[in-house]
This record gives sequence, structure tokens and C-alpha cells, in this order.
Amino acid sequence: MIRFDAVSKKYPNGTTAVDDLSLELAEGGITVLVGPSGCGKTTTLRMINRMVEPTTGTVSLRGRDIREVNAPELRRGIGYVIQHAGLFPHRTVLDNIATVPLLLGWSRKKARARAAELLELVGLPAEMAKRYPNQLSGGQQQRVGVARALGADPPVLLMDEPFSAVDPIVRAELQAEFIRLQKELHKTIVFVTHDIDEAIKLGDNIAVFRTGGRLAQFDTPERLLTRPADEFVADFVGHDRGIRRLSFVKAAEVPLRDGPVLSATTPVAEARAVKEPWVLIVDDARRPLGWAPVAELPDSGTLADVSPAPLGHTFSLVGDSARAALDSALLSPARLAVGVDADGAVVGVADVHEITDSPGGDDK
Ligand SMILES: Nc1ncnc2c1ncn2[C@@H]1O[C@H](COP(=O)(O)OP(=O)(O)OP(=O)(O)O)[C@@H](O)[C@H]1O
Repeated sequence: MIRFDAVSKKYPNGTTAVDDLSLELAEGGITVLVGPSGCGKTTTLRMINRMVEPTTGTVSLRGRDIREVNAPELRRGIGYVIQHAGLFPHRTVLDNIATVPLLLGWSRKKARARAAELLELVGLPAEMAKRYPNQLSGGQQQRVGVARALGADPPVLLMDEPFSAVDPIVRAELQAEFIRLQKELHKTIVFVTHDIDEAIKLGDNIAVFRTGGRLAQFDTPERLLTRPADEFVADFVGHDRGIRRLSFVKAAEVPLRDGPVLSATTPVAEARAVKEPWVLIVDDARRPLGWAPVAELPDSGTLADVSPAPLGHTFSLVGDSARAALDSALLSPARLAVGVDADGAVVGVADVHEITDSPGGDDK
């Protein structure tokens, strides 16, 4: 879809911003360009819509060298979203969104109707249409920026750190909304960020750049985490990649053991004999009721007489990732994750080490 062939960009002051880049970006997917500051991400992005011309090499779009297409025509098919949204301050939200359709010569009525649709698409209430950008929060402005970029329904969307200027909570909301939107729209998106977590969350593929504008690795998030090409990538994706990796391991691959799982009908005397600090009490369908500290069990009766400590979280062997198992272990008073089947019945338990050591995740 978008292809870089041996592309380099050297600015007139002698800076090599991008060095011999060859890369093919899939149609309908999100490719994230990530790397430290100054590694050439923005330059790479802007070579796609000809805001920057390569010094050598070729960029092509759907098989056509983009130098053969005049820049305004090319940009009609390419939406562009930047940090701080870059909205026109003296135009209303609706008119900001209608900018591109109007430039394309649509009637004012048709352009505004389209803008109203887009406002709804990005999750903003209709009454915001008449406001001016400074009457919106940072997150709302970013949504308007996305709506404006979608104005002419371009097949390609370039996004340069679009969510960096907002606080972490709003950022997480915008990311979630963005994923929802993309499921609906299937645009070909190139997304620049310096935040590896954002890259992993959003990218179908990630290009990691190193300083000097060289591509260090181009891969799926999963492969970056499990098979970093070299030490630079390994450091960049973070030392806790072992934990992030778990998001790509199916919970079913976590090795479970039987553990101290006892039915509520078990006599306390029997439970006290268990050589574990905690027992997990289950009902007659093996659904978990809670954890009880063995040392504090009463002298007689059954486990049904005990009021157990809350369970925390279970994780499902059907559908969850090993990351959910890790959360389950960390939140459990017994520090043991409880794995359940589709009916919610306990299959077994695992501790943090057993979960982080789980196999899988590297061969897909
Ligand atoms: N117009 C320009 N003239 C000269 N040098 C430039 C120009 N634009 C960018 N550069 C330099 O090219 C290199 C790559 O810049 P670019 O903006 O592409 O990096 P980036 O990875 O997007 O950085 P950041 O994450 O800080 O935005 C940097 O060293 C930058 O200083």
C-alpha cells in the first residue's frame, strides 16, 4: 500500500533524518513509527504526503510513485492529524470539520451535514458543533482533529503524536476510541509516537527507529516483545517486556496446579492439615467462594462456616491472556491466580513465577 524504497532524507543543514529506509505498510492496518526523539519519525511520515521530499529513494502509494501525483491531489486522499489538533481558532467545531469537504467544492449544506456525521462518529455530542476550539478540552479538540482529518473519507490517515498533549486518562480514552473507530473504518494509518506502550496498544505493525534515522526493527508488537532484533530494541521496548509479553500468551498456556482447593463441605480439621498458608474454598460446582488463611481457621465445623477473604480476580482459561492471570495472582490475598473454565469452575492455581515463566507467545 505505502512503500518506501531505499529512502533517505538529508536536510540542507547536513542532518540525515532518515537513512536508507525500505518498508512496506499494509493496507487497512495501523503502522506505528516509534523511536527516541529526533530519530526521523516525523520526517518519514511527512514524506508520505510530500510535505517533505526524499533526498534519494522512492515512496509509492498503491504502486504509484508519489512524485507522479501532484501534492494537492495526493493530500486529498491522505488525512493528517497532529499534536494539539491544530484547529482553526476562529472557526466553529463544525466548520473546522467541514474544512476539507469545502475545499473539495462541496456545497456548504452538504459539507456541514458530513461534519455533523463525523462529530458523532468521533463521539462528541451535537451541541459542540457551534463551539470554538478554545471552548473544548484538549481531548475533545483532538477528537475534532481526527474528525477533520476524516472529512473527505481519505483511505490513508497520517497521525503525528496525536494523543501526546493530553493527560494519561484522556489519552487512554482517545486510544480506546481510536481502536473502535478503526474497526469501523479500516483506514490505512501511519501513527507516530515516542511512547512504546501506545505503539504496542495501537499498532498492527511497529517500525522502531534508532537515532540517525535508521530502521531498527519492523514487526508485530508481539514479535518486538518476544524477539527484539538487538539490544537497542530490547532496551527500547523495556525491561518489563517479559510482563508485556504475557498479553500475547493465552491464559490456557499458563501451567496450573491443583493447589489448595477445597469444597465448602470439607471439615475444618481436614483443611487445617493442608500444608499451605491459604485454602481456596469452592462451592459444589467448584466455583470459587474465597480464600481462607489456614492459621485462622476455627477448631471445628466445615469450611462453609468460615467467611473467606475476597477472591480478588479469577482469570478465564477461555479467552483471557496470561496477563489477566498475572493480575489475578497479584490481586489475590494468597498471591495465587485462580484459573476458571467457561462455567466459572476452578481448574487450578498458579503463582506469579509460574505465570511469568509460562511458555508460548513467541512462535506466532
Ligand atoms: N527542517 C529541518 N531542517 C533541518 N533538520 C531537521 C529539519 N526537520 C527535522 N530535522 C532534524 O532531523 C532529525 C529527525 O527529525 P524528525 O522530526 O523527523 O524526528 P522525530 O523522530 O519525529 O523527532 P521527535 O520525536 O522529537 O518529534 C532531527 O535531528 C531533527 O533535528
